[in-house]
Amino acid sequence: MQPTDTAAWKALTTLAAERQLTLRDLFADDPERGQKYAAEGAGWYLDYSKQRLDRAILNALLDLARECGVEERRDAMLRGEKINVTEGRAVLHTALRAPRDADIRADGQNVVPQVHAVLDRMADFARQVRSGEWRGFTGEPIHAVVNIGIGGSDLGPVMAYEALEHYSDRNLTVRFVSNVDGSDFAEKVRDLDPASTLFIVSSKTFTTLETMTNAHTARRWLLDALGDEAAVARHFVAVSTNADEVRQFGIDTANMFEFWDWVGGRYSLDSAIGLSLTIAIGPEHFREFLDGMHDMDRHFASAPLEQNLPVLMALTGIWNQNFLGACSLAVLPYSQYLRSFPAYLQQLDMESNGKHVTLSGAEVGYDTGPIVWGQAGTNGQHAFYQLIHQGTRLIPCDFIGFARSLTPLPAGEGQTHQDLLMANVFAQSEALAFGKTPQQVRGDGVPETLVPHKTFAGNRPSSTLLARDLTPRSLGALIALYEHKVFVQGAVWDINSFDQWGVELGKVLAQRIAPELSGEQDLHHDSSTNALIRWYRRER
Ligand SMILES: O=P(O)(O)OC[C@H]1O[C@H](O)[C@H](O)[C@@H](O)[C@@H]1O
Repeated sequence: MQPTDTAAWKALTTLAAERQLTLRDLFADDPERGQKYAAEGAGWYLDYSKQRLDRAILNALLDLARECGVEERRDAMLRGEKINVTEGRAVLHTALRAPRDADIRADGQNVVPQVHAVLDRMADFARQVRSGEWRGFTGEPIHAVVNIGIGGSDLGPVMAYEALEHYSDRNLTVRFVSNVDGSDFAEKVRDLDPASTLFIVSSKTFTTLETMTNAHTARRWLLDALGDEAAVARHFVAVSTNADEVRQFGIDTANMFEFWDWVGGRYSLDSAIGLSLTIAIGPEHFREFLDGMHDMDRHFASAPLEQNLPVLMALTGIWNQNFLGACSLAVLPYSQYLRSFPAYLQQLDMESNGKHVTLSGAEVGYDTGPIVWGQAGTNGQHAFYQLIHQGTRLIPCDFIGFARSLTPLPAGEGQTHQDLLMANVFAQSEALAFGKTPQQVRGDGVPETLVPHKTFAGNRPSSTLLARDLTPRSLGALIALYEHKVFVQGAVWDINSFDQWGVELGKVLAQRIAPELSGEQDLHHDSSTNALIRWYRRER
């Protein structure tokens, strides 16, 4: 059933037409609104009171979730049912962070023992690399770890490594190579010594063009320096679901860390794809990170819908996208450590919910996944916030902040930085919600000609997520929160959030075009593509 056929959707359509709510009125009418429209779970506090909704709308949104079977779908996912129907796969990333004694079944088999077997091997390997026990081919300990991967095999590890840099081993250099643009590899290794460099080739399929090209170049770079094929075994490990391809590449499967087809690429940071992170922050911190994800999994599985953080974030998002006409979501972490969080979320959200047909293949009659974008605050304030405050489009925002800073700064300075950072979080959502009326602007003595320019309409919705500090555990919970938010939205929209057919066509066409670029054969594309290729042939 499409969500538009539900009674709740119809009720919401009427509510959206009837109620022109303003945040000014909503707050004036209910002095306790700020406390009432808030919820807590897994160490995170969510304030959604600055969303443009009242109790009737919230109740209708909760009804929508119920009518669309969100709880049943959630339980089916957690039980290991094959909810990824177009690929016939279970969706069990939650099993990756389950405790050792859990029992979660895929095809009737408990997957938790195999998950922990790989985690144990990762922990052991990370300890060897960190302690210097693992030696390179010439007997040197490892000083640099380079993860080669793209998409889900890169964005999660990069984001989490940066986010948890405070907890990382400072004696180890950790780099990430993703782009098939050769300058990515060249710049990332230019100051590294092959004798003390370890490459982690991360690819679920082990066939991804970019990753395989970079991995072959890395192999050449290593062998040019060390001169012996036998060196590969000491300097390359693989993370994949595809043992055959790993073997074919020349990596001993003894040096392979496995994961499974029930882990989607964009949901794989907590699988062996997190090996670079485990080496950087150590296995104990990685376990805390997984525990944080598990905390949020439990909250998602058990909290009533009206207090369930992923559900509330999903439903407020649906209200904004489907009933208030927003088409994007700005994610604004007020933490320099989280600077790559928006990029990570782009894949998580847009690859999951960028779909135009329902599970049964019918064209949807409503908008699905939003355009997700953003940047670390406060920097974004000095770049694009102007448009959020005074532009013509409605751009809902997620603000993310922490009570405490991790960074040791000269005495007294640290608190100043932190207070200024957080003052900006609170000020931005306040300004967006309440704006500044022409009367207030005039009250400041502003000349009449400037009044329209200095007026802020306000009524721009945002949510704020707060945690006490940025730890492996709170980061894990934050990631799982967004994973489940995406899930709930996909469930309401009746789409498959776990396939990604939309990235295939471009890949196939690139494979066809690549040999044409160096050749002289006739071209049979459209006239634009033909002209572009001819231009490139001439200039390359
Ligand atoms: O891990 P890999 O198999 O190399 O895949 C890397 C990425 O490639 C694809 O383009 C998919 O759209 C992504 O979901 C995936 O994360």
